[in-house]
Amino acid sequence: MTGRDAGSSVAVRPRVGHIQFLNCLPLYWGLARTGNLLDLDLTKDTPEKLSDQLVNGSLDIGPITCVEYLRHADELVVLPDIAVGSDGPVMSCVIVSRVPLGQLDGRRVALGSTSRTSVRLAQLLLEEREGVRPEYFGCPPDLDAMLADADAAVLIGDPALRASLEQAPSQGLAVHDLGEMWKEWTGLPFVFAVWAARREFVERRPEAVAAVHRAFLESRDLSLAEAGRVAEQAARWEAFSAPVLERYFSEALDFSLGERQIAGIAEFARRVGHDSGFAPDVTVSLLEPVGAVLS
Ligand SMILES: C=C(O[C@@H]1C=C(C(=O)O)C=C[C@H]1O)C(=O)O
Repeated sequence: MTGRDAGSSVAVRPRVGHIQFLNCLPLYWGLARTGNLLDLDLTKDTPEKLSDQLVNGSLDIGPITCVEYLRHADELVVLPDIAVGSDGPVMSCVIVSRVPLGQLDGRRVALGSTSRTSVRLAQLLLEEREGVRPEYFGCPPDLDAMLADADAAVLIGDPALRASLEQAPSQGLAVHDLGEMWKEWTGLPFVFAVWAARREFVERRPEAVAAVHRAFLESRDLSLAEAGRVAEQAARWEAFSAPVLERYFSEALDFSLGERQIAGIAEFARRVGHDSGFAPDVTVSLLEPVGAVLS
């Protein structure tokens, strides 16, 4: 996957982002197995930081939270067949609530600061599906701190898994899964994050983009074929059991991006675009195979 920038004789690795939550472990694990990890200049961080870095050009390729992708769709090209989403319960994008959701009208709801998409989805579902208008405020993603000041909290990633699997059951709190609520409401999968490359990088280094894309697809396929092993190894260092992690990786999360997932993105854009900084009919532009004739 070598590539040389114009005027330089030194190959420059593509600068690629990686979400440091367990949800993306299956995309990373296989990179180590195939050796492709060595060909990437990898930055691990939380999704909102990686999204900013891709938008401001300090990364070339990486995961970007769906809302930020839609805001910057003109500058980005989406890699096909890879995403972080769910076609039903996702387990790690949730509203944790002390009271039934229908009673949140005028009550305080804390929105976890690492999320851009789930927090917007939660607001949409609360307002349009549950018919309530809570008062929202942003907050670091710590359930106890959030609920010290609110009746419900929106969390993503590992803190959401901990909240759903441990804290909520032990504190008698209800957990509402955002992937499940969206699926029940619309019949569609939900895409929380896509992988995108900066358009100018695609123009300058098309082979490098294709190689990174292939590396992630291979990694994902290998990890999902061996999901039991990935889960067992991860469980040694995590608070979650191997069977729970295996279910999370292979049943809850949907790492694909096909027609139904793109229809899910379009439906979300249609419902929230008007007040979220993008056109409700924004289209997802997918990476063309290298060598494809562009008309
Ligand atoms: C499934 C998840 O999807 C994520 C949710 C995001 C968001 O709400 O902005 C961003 C990236 C993904 O990590 C998760 O975090 O658990």
